[in-house]
Amino acid sequence: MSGALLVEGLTVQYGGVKPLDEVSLTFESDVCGLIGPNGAGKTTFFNALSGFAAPASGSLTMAGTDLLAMNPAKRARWGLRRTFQQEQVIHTLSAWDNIRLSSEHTGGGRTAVERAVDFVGLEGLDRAGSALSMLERRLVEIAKTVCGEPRLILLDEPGAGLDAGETERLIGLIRRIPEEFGALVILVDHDMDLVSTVCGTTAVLDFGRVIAVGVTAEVLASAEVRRAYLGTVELEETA
Ligand SMILES: Nc1ncnc2c1ncn2[C@@H]1O[C@H](COP(=O)(O)OP(=O)(O)OP(=O)(O)O)[C@@H](O)[C@H]1O
Repeated sequence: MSGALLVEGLTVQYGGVKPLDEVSLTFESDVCGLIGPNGAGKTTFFNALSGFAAPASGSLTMAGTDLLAMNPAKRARWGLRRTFQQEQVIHTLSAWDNIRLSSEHTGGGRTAVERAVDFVGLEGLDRAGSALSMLERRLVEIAKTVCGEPRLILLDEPGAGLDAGETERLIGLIRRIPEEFGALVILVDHDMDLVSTVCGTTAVLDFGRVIAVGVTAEVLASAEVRRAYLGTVELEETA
């Protein structure tokens, strides 16, 4: 395994707004969840990890490596992978070329692409991105994250828009990533069923602060977390 991710005093500030305010937490291994109401700072956390946002203060280290000392391209070569809320599949390229193009930035060559494709079980790789179903496009995105030697994979709402059967398939894949590739996975999602099925550990952000972190079932049951979610459908449904 890649080792634990240590986040200490991480602050991101845009003028008077602090999307992340002194965030400290540790994600040890496997698949970890990061949840919180809209605007809590989850995407900003991913942006800080991947280098799209420069923290005003704090540190991010994984297995002794200082992530903030590397630019985004170097973090990708080191093993950081990410999906976005907004899908990144290029419609005019084939499924294969979408994955291969991404692997050019992360290394591993043809063998890495073949292994990734095999892992997600995608067929008809010569089809254009535009001809793929939503699930197939999601599989392309997952394949991109496991190419090369991933150490830290950030998945931003991978289950959005999928039906129950498709979500099942996605769950099966995400759970196997740590064992098959040795990477730590952090999952942001508003689907609490997905989070509680896949994530052993979950952290909760609210207004840029960590309000809970620990075993997922305990975190979701905590009064403070339920208060933060008051009025949102997702957590009420798990009650
Ligand atoms: N570049 C920016 N400039 C100013 N404010 C920003 C910027 N990026 C994010 N914010 C603000 O920071 C806060 C956190 O945003 P962020 O997108 O990280 O939340 P989130 O938890 O990912 O929300 P969602 O669940 O809706 O995706 C919000 O109030 C947002 O408006």
